[in-house]
Amino acid sequence: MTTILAQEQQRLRKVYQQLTAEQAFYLQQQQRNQQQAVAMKGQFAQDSSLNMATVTDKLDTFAALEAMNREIDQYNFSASVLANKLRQIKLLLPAAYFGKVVVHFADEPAVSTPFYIGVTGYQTRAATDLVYDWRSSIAGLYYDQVLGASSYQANGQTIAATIEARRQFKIDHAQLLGYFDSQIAVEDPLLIAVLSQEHQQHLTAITATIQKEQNAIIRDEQTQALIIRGVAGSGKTSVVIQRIAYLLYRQRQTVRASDILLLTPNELFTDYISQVLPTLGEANPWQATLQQLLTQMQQQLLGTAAVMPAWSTQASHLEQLRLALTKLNVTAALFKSLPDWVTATQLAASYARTPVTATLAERLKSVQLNLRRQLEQEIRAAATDDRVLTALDNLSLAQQNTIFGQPLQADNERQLHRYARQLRRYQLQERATQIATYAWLDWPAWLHELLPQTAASLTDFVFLLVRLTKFSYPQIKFLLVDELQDYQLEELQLLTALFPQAQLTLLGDENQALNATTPGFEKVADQLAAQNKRVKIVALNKSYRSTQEVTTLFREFAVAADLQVVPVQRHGRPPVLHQSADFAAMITALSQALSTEQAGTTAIVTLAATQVDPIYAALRAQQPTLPLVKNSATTTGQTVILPLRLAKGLEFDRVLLLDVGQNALSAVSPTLLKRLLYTGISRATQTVELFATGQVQPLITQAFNALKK
Ligand SMILES: Nc1ncnc2c1ncn2[C@@H]1O[C@H](COP(=O)(O)OP(=O)(O)OP(=O)(O)O)[C@@H](O)[C@H]1O
Repeated sequence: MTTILAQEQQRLRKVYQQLTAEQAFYLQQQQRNQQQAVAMKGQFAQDSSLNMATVTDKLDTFAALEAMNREIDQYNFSASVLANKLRQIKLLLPAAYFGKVVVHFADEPAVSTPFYIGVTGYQTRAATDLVYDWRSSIAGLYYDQVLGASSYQANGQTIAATIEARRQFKIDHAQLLGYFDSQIAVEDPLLIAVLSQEHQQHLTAITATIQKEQNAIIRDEQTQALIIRGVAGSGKTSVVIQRIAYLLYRQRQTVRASDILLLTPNELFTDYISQVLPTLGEANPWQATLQQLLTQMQQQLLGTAAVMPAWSTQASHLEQLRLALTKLNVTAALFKSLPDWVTATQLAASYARTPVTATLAERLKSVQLNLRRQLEQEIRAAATDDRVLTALDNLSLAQQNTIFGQPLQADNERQLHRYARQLRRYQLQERATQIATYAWLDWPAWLHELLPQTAASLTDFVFLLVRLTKFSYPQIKFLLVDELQDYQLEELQLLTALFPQAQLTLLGDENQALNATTPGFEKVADQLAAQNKRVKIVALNKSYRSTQEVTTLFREFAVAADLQVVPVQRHGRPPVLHQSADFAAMITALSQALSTEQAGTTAIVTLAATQVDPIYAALRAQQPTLPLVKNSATTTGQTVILPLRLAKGLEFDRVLLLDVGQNALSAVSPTLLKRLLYTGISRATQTVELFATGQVQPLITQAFNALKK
């Protein structure tokens, strides 16, 4: 055993022992705290015969209650402190730290201080910092991956420091499995070791091996709109999740997980990434796809009962809408009568009485307020309305309980009036909902008027809703969008209107745009700059996911010429191209390929969504016992079949991609074809096989030929 290894092993064992000792101590404390809380509750129950006989008794009783409340607060506080300590220990026991930087500071050049970095920080009862959190200021030095003069930011100040050494560790509980010293910036042996491992079914945290350029993104708290252009497998998704953990830690006084929204491409993806933050000791943020977000917003504003037309999936028309809104003549046709109450003509008249100088949203708000006022008047009038009073008389006991929460007890007229108003409010609650959910506006008529002869999309409609109601989510402080290349400029415009206070992190890869009309990130940046946001575009070129062979193949299909794709050194098996005469022969080839065993996860990815069912059925017919699942997340021992749209953002050890025949792709433009192939092939970590019926697309043959050179 080398001396360093022995020394580091000894230190690790000591840290491990300290952690287990602290765990035992805090568990005991927790138990005692719980026992005391139970005892106090008992005491509280005994004292519940509170003495309120005289003024002095009352004061004594209130003082006792106050003291008890303080004690409860104290117990709750201790419980949460203890739970937090135990949570930190639990996170650290499997690997107390993964890195170390040895630093000397300018004011004490002769003193070298080692800082051990872990997935969370830990301070012992004796106030020793056993491990520093990877998100702490000092840990920034570790991720900078440079030796020599450096600096870091703490409490708004820049602190100069010289890094003498940087060490990475592989740890299993008390056992040090190995260490690496990085002498030069580019080499990261731990990263290479991590990348060679078999991949998990779910995305895993990259805390121990975050690279310098990834670290800069994770730690950027200044930029209002950060756009990351990263090639396939460059860690965009990993970075976005580490960034959330970072923000939750750095801004923990003001930002909670629910203040952050992560927009994901689909629900499989949401599930795929859902484990990472909990393993980092943080809660998942609000996660949704764009469609989920827009639908939820529509339901929040209009209720679930609103009947809407089928939305078009074609492009949106926000510019057209914006223009049409400036010229709109608001007539009775845009209002909807509320039966037995108010007609569309009355609503239009109410609108016409609002100040013409006000905005459309303000004028509609005014109509809404008027309706509320009318409702309140009707409720107030109920107190003296004979019909209501008679109805009150006729209520059964069950009805009384439902409406008032208890049987009716009216000893005097005032109480009777109150009950009458309560009854009327109950009777009119449907009307109150109608007012609040804009049931008095005829939404299809609005769309028809503003977008004549045009099929509106959900984005169009939500845009209209936002314009007319001024609805937004001001509480969201960070909006992070993965797979940016699949958003239209108009959708991003809508998002910035919906989340006016949010700092933006937008990540994507133009090479993977699956929509024919993708704006390009420069245009996105221009649009954001036009909204007075400070924008920064950062490129990530290194691709960590796939073997060099796979990376070299998908790189052939890159369309963003200025974005280099740099494979991170690792070799694997060369990609395979299967050409079959017809569909049946292709299925046989696929079936044969599946019968060769390979470790890890396997996915059959179809370029077209419509191919999933026929291929699934044909494969089932050939291999009835094959553990094959459709459109689902992978589980080991099973092969999953899913369309490329669902496979976006995911990764599998082995990818079988089809159908890449000329016939199957005849309707696809050359650019889109390249993007489909780039995206599909880059889902593979280890091996990729392409299958074609009939002639193979020439582009593909050329790419395979280029590989041989
Ligand atoms: N610094 C790193 N250390 C270890 N693994 C990494 C690192 N960066 C990325 N990876 C791994 O590379 C793979 C790809 O990462 P990720 O899915 O985040 O990339 P991506 O840019 O979002 O990919 P895509 O756009 O192709 O979906 C993952 O397995 C991830 O764990």
